[in-house]
Amino acid sequence: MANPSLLILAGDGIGPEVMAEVKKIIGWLGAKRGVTFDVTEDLVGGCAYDAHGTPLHDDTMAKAMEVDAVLLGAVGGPKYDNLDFSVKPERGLLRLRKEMDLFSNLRPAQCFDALADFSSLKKEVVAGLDIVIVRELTSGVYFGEPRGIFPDNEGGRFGVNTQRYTTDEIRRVARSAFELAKRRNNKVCSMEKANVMESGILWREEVQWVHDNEYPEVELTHMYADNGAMQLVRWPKQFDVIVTDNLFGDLLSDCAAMLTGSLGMLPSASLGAPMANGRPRAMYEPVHGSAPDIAGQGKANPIACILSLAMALRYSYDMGDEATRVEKAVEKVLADGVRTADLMGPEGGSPVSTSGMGDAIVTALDASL
Ligand SMILES: NC(=O)c1ccc[n+]([C@@H]2O[C@H](COP(=O)([O-])OP(=O)(O)OC[C@H]3O[C@@H](n4cnc5c(N)ncnc54)[C@H](O)[C@@H]3O)[C@@H](O)[C@H]2O)c1
Ligand SMILES: CC(C)[C@H](C(=O)O)[C@@H](O)C(=O)O
Ligand SMILES: [Mg+2]
Repeated sequence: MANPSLLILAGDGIGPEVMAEVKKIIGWLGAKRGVTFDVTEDLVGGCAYDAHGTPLHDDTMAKAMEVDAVLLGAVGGPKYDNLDFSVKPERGLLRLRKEMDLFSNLRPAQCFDALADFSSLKKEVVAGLDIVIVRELTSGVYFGEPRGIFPDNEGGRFGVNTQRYTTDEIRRVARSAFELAKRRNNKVCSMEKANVMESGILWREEVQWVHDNEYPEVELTHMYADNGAMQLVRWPKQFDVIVTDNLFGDLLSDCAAMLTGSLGMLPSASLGAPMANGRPRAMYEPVHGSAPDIAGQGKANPIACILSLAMALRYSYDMGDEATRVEKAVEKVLADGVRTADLMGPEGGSPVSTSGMGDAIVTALDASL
């Protein structure tokens, strides 16, 4: 049988740095577990623009549609800030999400015991935290028309983005949230702003419809997203699965990142409809960006990207045991006190480099055999 396929798009800034550590884990899986992937690599974001004048070449898009899964590092950076909007690095990422139709973005926020002291919140608020934000990823204000910057009649300009959701778009992401909740603690909290947005009213009605007609056994609550942001910081353990739209999901997941200690800890899985192999079309990526402030310095935490690979093992390759093995190895190195700089408190200490963290995780994997 052919090996499972994986397209790696390391991208910009710290993307290639954290991806180098993921490759060590992939190498380890091949050497020590006999799990071999057909890995191809390509460009996305600013580096693709530098090479081809576009943040995502059509050939790369075609490859992404063919593989079992895509693993992406990060895109963007100050070098590209003044590019025309249509060729900005982020457009490459958004094109992948849209054309692969990856409507359900799972962003788990889990606080490892060893980091509970390190969160900016009190230990009892975050210890044992295990929640998932399900972010709608292919619609809403990120993609709605009309959009643009236009001249007004007074010699000024106005900018427009449109929040637009259809019944089907809301129902399908709601279903993915209910399905996930059934495998967890059976609770979904849906967040929108139905108090001020018509799209929020539709969101609330359709999520409720999916609940009442298809998942009455799952507990469903609704919350305005601004309150949701506050509740995430006040008492995050009240949540199990949160389902929300594209923009609120972006903000709430960065907020949830700090519950775990660092943005460098949060992985994600973006899932679409099942492919011919029965697995969902999928792309995995850390929640963080290209971190220009630390790029090139060996300071980046590779754990978010490594845990994204673990999510790929679980959701795209049916290798839940190997996924757990990787997650346990991460847990072990953190328990052993191995820390990248982002996981150090103000009092400092001696952080390991990006590759030091990757090596420590490989050593922990060896110890797991
Ligand atoms: N998925 C993506 O590719 C993605 C996601 C978010 C932002 N971006 C892009 O990245 C660029 C920078 O954006 P930003 O600065 O707002 O967000 P960012 O996530 O890149 O960085 C925010 C802060 O978190 C820190 N940080 C992020 N990841 C880290 C890691 N793995 N280890 C240690 N520290 C880490 C950074 O040093 C920075 O201080 C922009 O061009 C933005 O559009 C890309
Ligand atoms: C880089 C950007 C397009 C992206 C988003 O806004 O979705 C990022 O912030 C994320 O969280 O994945
Ligand atoms: Mg974001």
